[in-house]
Amino acid sequence: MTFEEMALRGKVALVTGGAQGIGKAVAEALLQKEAKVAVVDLNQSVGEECKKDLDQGFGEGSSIFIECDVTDGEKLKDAFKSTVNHFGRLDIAVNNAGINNEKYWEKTIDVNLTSVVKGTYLALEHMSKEHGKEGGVIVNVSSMAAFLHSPHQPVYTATKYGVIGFTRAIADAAAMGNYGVRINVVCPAFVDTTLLQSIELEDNMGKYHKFKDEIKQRMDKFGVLDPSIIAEGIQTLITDESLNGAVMKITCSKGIHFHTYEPLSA
Ligand SMILES: NC(=O)C1=CN([C@@H]2O[C@H](COP(=O)(O)OP(=O)(O)OC[C@H]3O[C@@H](n4cnc5c(N)ncnc54)[C@H](O)[C@@H]3O)[C@@H](O)[C@H]2O)C=CC1
Ligand SMILES: CC/C=C\CC(=O)/C=C/C=C/C=C/C=C/[C@@H](O)[C@@H](O)C/C=C\CCC(=O)O
Repeated sequence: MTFEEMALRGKVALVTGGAQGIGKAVAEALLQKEAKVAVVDLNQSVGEECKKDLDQGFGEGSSIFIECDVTDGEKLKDAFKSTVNHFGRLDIAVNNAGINNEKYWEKTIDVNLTSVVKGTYLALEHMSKEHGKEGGVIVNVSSMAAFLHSPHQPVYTATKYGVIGFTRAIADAAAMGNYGVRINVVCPAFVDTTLLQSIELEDNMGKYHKFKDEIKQRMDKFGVLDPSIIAEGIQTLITDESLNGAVMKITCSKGIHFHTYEPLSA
């Protein structure tokens, strides 16, 4: 058995936006290593389909599906509580749910940034030594859009910048406060999921819809990743105990690698 398998066996994870795409790939990867997973997602029908697949692949007792809109603070709180009530503990939280919507951009901030902050604070309530718990690990999902300042997605880009800044700051707070919780962030380039279809819709892109062919050119130029490599990167962020406040980038050109920052000088 590898160290990673030992590290994840019997651990309990909550994955938001876990019913499809990157979140589902993460759930499958964790279940493969014998963790237990709560899939938290807004989409009831896709969530139930996902649960069926996970039951077939990993056995009925290993996962639960919780229908929840992460922007509903009370429901998100209940999702964390239900996970702990069902599996007895929480060790891992992956704040992955996200949307690409420049037309209704306030919603994008709500899902991609505010809910990541809420999910992180709720995870800390259930895992931090500050709250008498045993520690754990949180991974927040940002995007390479935060480094490329996509002109077709200004608000999406801002939320993904925000997720990096929040994660780095709260990771330092966790270390300084001896929370026993590591907090990292992953920044994937384009990934083959339903999110990419959002560029076709005026209802998602608003005034930037006319640039959809340019975005497609970017996809051709940079390539499109399989969700499984993002799950692999996230597993590393979960299991590598040396990583806290790490900013992982995943691209077709360089694969899984880390962003480095200049040390602060006086
Ligand atoms: N697909 C891509 O090219 C990239 C995606 N990302 C990020 O990865 C994350 C996952 O995205 P994908 O798997 O690609 O998208 P996806 O659209 O395939 O899956 C997202 C899941 O989140 C759920 N969701 C959306 N809003 C929700 C809400 N309010 N409450 C609960 N669940 C909600 C959806 O129902 C869906 O199941 C997002 O944060 C996205 O911004 C980052 C870089 C690239
Ligand atoms: C359009 C759908 C909505 C969101 C998807 C999303 O979040 C995707 C963002 C994708 C950006 C992809 C960029 C990939 C770039 C790489 O291949 C590099 O060549 C980028 C250059 C510099 C980064 C340096 C580094 O990797 O360290």
